[in-house]
Amino acid sequence: MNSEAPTYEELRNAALAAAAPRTRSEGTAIACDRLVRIFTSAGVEVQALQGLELTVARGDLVALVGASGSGKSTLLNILAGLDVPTAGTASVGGYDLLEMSARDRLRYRRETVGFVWQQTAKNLMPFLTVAQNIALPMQLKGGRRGGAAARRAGRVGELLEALEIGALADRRPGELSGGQQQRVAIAVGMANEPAVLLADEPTGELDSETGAAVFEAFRTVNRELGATVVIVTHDPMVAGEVRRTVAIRDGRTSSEVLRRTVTDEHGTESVSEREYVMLDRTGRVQLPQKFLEALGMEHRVAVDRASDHIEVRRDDAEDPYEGDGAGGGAEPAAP
Ligand SMILES: Nc1ncnc2c1ncn2[C@@H]1O[C@H](COP(=O)(O)OP(=O)(O)OP(=O)(O)O)[C@@H](O)[C@H]1O
Repeated sequence: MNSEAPTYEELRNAALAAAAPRTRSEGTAIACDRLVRIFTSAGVEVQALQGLELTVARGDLVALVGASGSGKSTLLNILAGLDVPTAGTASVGGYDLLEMSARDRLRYRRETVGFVWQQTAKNLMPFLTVAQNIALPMQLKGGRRGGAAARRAGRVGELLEALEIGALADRRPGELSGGQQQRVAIAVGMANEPAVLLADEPTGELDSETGAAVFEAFRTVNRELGATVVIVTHDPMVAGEVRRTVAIRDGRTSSEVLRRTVTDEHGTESVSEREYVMLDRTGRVQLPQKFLEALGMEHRVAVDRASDHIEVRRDDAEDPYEGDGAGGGAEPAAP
């Protein structure tokens, strides 16, 4: 028997650690752990989410990107409380999305999340003015105690100002441009001060200049009103401007780009970005498709552990350590 093989006790402890829910800190707005959503239609099963893991810190502004069919809308619908996952865990603003009662779900959708959809018509009531549209979620939430009407009016005024749509307060949606409608939709989504604002392709129907102005409005609610914002987008402008872009592939989070502003010794600011791939608790990573294609990697790859990194190379690539008595610095992987 191989003396380096893990003992039963070690395997058991590793399995228990992997099965334990991840600890969620106070600063976490969204935590999804091994999220699965299976759709069945006409007897055929589609695994839209296949063990997705995602943590979003409070106050973050995150873009979700991915090919068509990768599971973005499925995830957003779950986070919006419109759909329920098949397995896994998901919590937003302290609500457990799998265990909510119908009553909690209603309250969650009214108070904890706001949404902005791509279709501008889906966001606004056509027969109400802009100010009335913004007040509506607050009226639905209720609150008849003294001063509720004044508080609502105050919040409407605050949002009209923050989103620079005060001049549109008495217009109806049909009298607004697409970009103006989306800015109003952001105000409606923010009316009840949700912990998280979710948006599905909010700039998808807009030209690039208008889309940039709408994206700026998301930045405003993130920065000035403190909302955590998650935007599903195909728009490279949006994906390239946020601090964190998360890519979904085949129903899992596969990679992330993190950007930060760095200042050099002359005081000049520039944005540095770095790509990361997700490592799940079973040790799986999804290597970027472009890397795999560039290096002709498929089916199986050779893996070596160096002292401070792991090397992945094509299965048929020449072994760099062959004939090197010193082992080239690589050490056998620990069990
Ligand atoms: N209600 C449903 N019934 C059956 N299959 C579904 C349903 N909703 C989504 N799917 C399937 O789940 C997978 C993920 O779909 P989803 O809409 O989440 O992808 P997406 O990344 O949002 O795509 P797009 O960018 O085109 O909107 C797809 O294969 C889709 O066909």
